Amino acid sequence: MRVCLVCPYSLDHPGGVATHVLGLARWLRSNGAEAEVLAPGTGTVHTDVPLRLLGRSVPLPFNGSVAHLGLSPAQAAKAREISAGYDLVHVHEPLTPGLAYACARSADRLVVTHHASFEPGRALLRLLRARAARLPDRVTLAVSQAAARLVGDVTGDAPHLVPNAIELPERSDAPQTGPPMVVFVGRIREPRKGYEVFADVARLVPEARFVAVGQGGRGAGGVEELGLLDGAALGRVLDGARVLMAPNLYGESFGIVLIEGLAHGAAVVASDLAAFRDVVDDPAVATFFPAGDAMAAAETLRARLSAPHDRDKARQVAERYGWDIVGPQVLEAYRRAG
Ligand SMILES: Nc1nc2c(ncn2[C@@H]2O[C@H](COP(=O)(O)OP(=O)(O)O[C@H]3O[C@H](CO)[C@@H](O)[C@H](O)[C@@H]3O)[C@@H](O)[C@H]2O)c(=O)[nH]1
Repeated sequence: MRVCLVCPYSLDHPGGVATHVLGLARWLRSNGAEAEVLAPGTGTVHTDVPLRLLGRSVPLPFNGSVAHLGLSPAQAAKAREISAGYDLVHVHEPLTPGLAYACARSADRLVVTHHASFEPGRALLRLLRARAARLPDRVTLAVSQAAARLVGDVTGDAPHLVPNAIELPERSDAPQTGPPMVVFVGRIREPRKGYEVFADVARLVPEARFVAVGQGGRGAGGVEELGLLDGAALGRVLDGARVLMAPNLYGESFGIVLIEGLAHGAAVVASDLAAFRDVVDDPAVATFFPAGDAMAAAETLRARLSAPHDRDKARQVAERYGWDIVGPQVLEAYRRAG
């Protein structure tokens, strides 16, 4: 089966949807499908997955984040032409403007996955409903309850829940020495990622070492800002992490970074967002603090650092989100699509 996985966001910028799509492509290929990824991008991403890149993207601020989308009519036309050559088209975020919507509208055999979660105002809701009404028959997936709620508001449908997945890393048992390391992963400048809280906690908990990975360093005192790293380097940082901290403020539908931290054996200390609790609500490996409250975050972190930590347990929780568990659920959706 030839599958075209369409990602609306540029692969030049790391993000949760891109991580999921590239991982899915690799898993499908290792299970006999000819999967390729169609997305905006200029070739800066390092991957062995075959890519059909459609060039430059336009940054569009939305929901406290920035979506890098391919918006030109030429990109939409090219995307339609390329995606027509596959047996099945799987479009992620099919309602985003640009090439994803163009591919979804023209597909014969279509699966869509909704990732986003936000409260649309009346005007946006009307627009999304009109766009959804123009999509052809399809199998609809959502990565979480939070994402499914938005799909329900827009289309009235109850999508199948198929979570985000990650590629589970090799186990590392390198001893952790020195002060415990607390890691932030994400696009630092985006308000919803809550980096300010992380920087405040770094000042409040000087006994730990704070490391941030991601685009857009701020020069926050007390934090080692490593900038954008490739996947292997990010993995090495996470291997050394005692805690993955996710101080996000709102707008998250899942929280793939929580799973990535757990998969490397770290504990999670995160904002108390419904989407995060849905992903991991096991007090043995994750504790939550009220979003935006740096004092509470610092206290929660201290308690976590002084408690014993079972790295194997963290890995076990992450294994529920490995591709060997989630991939077959996607294949089942492909079967339902005819
Ligand atoms: N290699 C590398 N990866 C990075 C870097 N910075 C971020 N990433 C990767 O980019 C992804 C960031 O994902 P999220 O923090 O979850 O953010 P998002 O792009 O806003 O994702 C949205 O969709 C996700 C998937 O459904 C959701 O998990 C998330 O909550 C949100 O709604 C993760 O896989 C993370 O490892 C970096 O510097 N280097």
